[in-house]
Amino acid sequence: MILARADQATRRYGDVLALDRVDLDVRAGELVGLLGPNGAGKSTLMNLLVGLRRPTSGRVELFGGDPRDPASRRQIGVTPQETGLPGTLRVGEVVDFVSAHYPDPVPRGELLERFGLTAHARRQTGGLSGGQRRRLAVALAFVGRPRLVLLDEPTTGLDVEARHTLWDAIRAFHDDGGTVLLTSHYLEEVEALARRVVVIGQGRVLADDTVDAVRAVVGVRRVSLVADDLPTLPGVVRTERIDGRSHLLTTDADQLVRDLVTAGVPFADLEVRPTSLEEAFLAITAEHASAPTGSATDDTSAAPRPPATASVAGGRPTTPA
Ligand SMILES: Nc1ncnc2c1ncn2[C@@H]1O[C@H](COP(=O)(O)OP(=O)(O)OP(=O)(O)O)[C@@H](O)[C@H]1O
Repeated sequence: MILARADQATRRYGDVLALDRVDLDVRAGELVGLLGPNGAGKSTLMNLLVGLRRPTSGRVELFGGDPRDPASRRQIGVTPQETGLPGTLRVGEVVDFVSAHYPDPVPRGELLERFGLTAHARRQTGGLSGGQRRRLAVALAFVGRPRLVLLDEPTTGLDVEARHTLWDAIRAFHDDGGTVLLTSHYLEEVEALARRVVVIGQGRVLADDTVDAVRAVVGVRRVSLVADDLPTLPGVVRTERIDGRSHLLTTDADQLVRDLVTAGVPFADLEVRPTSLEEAFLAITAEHASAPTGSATDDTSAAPRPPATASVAGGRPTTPA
């Protein structure tokens, strides 16, 4: 059963194309990670699915109906990227206030326990640390025993221990049959929780696959070296020359170095380092990289699928530079 669906959903903010014909189905019982760099369109997609914004074109559905229908919304729990809590209310009071909106809320003690907040029940939210406030904001999404929870960067600002507490709570909800859609900048976070990851870049779905398959794409490395002349090398997804150094982006740095040696290329000052998610996305969206982020893709053009989508299925991008 599909709980949330985007069907060719496009959203513009003035000239900015935030989402570009996105298709997404979230089925009952799934835990889906939405991964992408800043400005990719993750929050916009979430906002469409929960009915806070409407698509410019295309459709979105929640439980098979309009996301703005209160009956549908009552069955979801949401933690937006930024939340405000009334600073003078105690943690327990905030939980009680939100609980009062639901027919069968999770008991206060149980909820606070699950999210590691028991010791803070009597503290005013204004006096909590940023991480404690964030945990409370996420906990509130679960109060009403939702069927579907949507969490926008739930662990931002949390230390390692708090992040693990939160991950455990999300896993427990999922183990009990709950459905989760969460956004993150970090593959490690998605990996810790989800089997399925949907990669968004420049408003498009670049990949919708298992974490392992996606890791092969975003696990791009930068091999940089000084060399006069480089032959065409297999597995290189992008090449740059800056200040006399060549930078090669590849998903298999070991193989690339072997190929350089086998080809007898005279090189010096070799460096291999991981790329940031942003760099990896630039590499896999090379076809679109000439367009300014989130703005210049022609809504009506019959643009080809980004290379990553096709190559993920094969486990490795094969797009030449
Ligand atoms: N209310 C708005 N008005 C104008 N532009 C907006 C608005 N909301 C989002 N955008 C733009 O739409 C694009 C997608 O933004 P969105 O917040 O959905 O990305 P995101 O993937 O959630 O980013 P982040 O990881 O930084 O939160 C960006 O270019 C952003 O500047």
